[in-house]
Amino acid sequence: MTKAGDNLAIDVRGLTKTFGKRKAVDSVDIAMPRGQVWGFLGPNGSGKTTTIRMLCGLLRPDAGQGTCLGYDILKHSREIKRQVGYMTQKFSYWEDLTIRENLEFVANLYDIANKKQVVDDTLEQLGLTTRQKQLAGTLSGGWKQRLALAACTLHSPKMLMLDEPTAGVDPQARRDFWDQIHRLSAQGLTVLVSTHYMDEAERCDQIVYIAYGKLMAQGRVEDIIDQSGLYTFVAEGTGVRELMERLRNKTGADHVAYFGNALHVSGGNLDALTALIKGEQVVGIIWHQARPSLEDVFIHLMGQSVDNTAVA
Ligand SMILES: Nc1ncnc2c1ncn2[C@@H]1O[C@H](COP(=O)(O)OP(=O)(O)OP(=O)(O)O)[C@@H](O)[C@H]1O
Repeated sequence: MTKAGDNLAIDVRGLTKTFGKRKAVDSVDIAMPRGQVWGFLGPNGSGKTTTIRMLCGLLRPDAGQGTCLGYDILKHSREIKRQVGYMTQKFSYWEDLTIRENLEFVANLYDIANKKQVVDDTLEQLGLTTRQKQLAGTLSGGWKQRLALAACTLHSPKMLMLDEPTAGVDPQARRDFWDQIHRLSAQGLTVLVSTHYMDEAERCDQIVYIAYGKLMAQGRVEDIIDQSGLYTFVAEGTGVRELMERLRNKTGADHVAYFGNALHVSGGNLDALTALIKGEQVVGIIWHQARPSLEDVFIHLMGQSVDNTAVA
């Protein structure tokens, strides 16, 4: 018999963590189905790493409850650690060991049976076989991240939690990394990946967005945009740069930002925004209403939350 929630890889409610006086994570609920790839987004210092660490049993929440892979996050952290592959933000492998030696070291830590075969298979699966004798310290950022991904899949986890795995990595290497994520997902792994890149968010089945500890949105990218209550007008043509300065802080324009040669002017009040745009019908500039981008929506959500990261 299956229990309600069995299909959820993560099912937590009220997750809270305070450091000193600052609530790093404030009553966050997440219900993430198994087998999906979820993006975890939010401004710097918003509590993504802290949440991931609580979910995978490395940090005890001050409040809240729930399960990860069916295990209680408060009581069964050992089981969770065994079944989750966690890739930290900072490269944490041995630079003076080769790729293969690093993986063998990790295999020993997990006491993996049939170590040679598992390392061979992992090298092959992540396209590292030809580089297995290269010292980790001599790898480019993209290859280092691939090694880190290999290391966190070695013990055959059911779920991966990847903390900003592609930060500072070039676009081709990012694309290759995401191909690997989707390949692993196709094999049945559930993946939660934190990122600041909008294109990566759009590669996910669903996303969670937190700002300064608070959950602001959860769902499919399209639905989050639809439910944002945000309206966007785009201005193109000569003179848009002057427009930007003029529209900043005007009633109706909550956010003004460049995307390529176009200016996106967004706001939550359609009447006020339309009135503002009507007053800016100048020669050389063409206006049209557009669907807000995910970035427009995130900036909007961020503006609705209180930045608690300043040092008191
Ligand atoms: N061990 C700790 N002790 C004290 N404060 C901490 C600790 N870990 C995190 N914080 C604080 O908690 C808040 C959330 O940090 P966290 O690293 O979880 O955010 P994040 O969303 O992962 O940020 P980034 O995108 O910059 O990696 C920050 O204000 C951070 O300074």
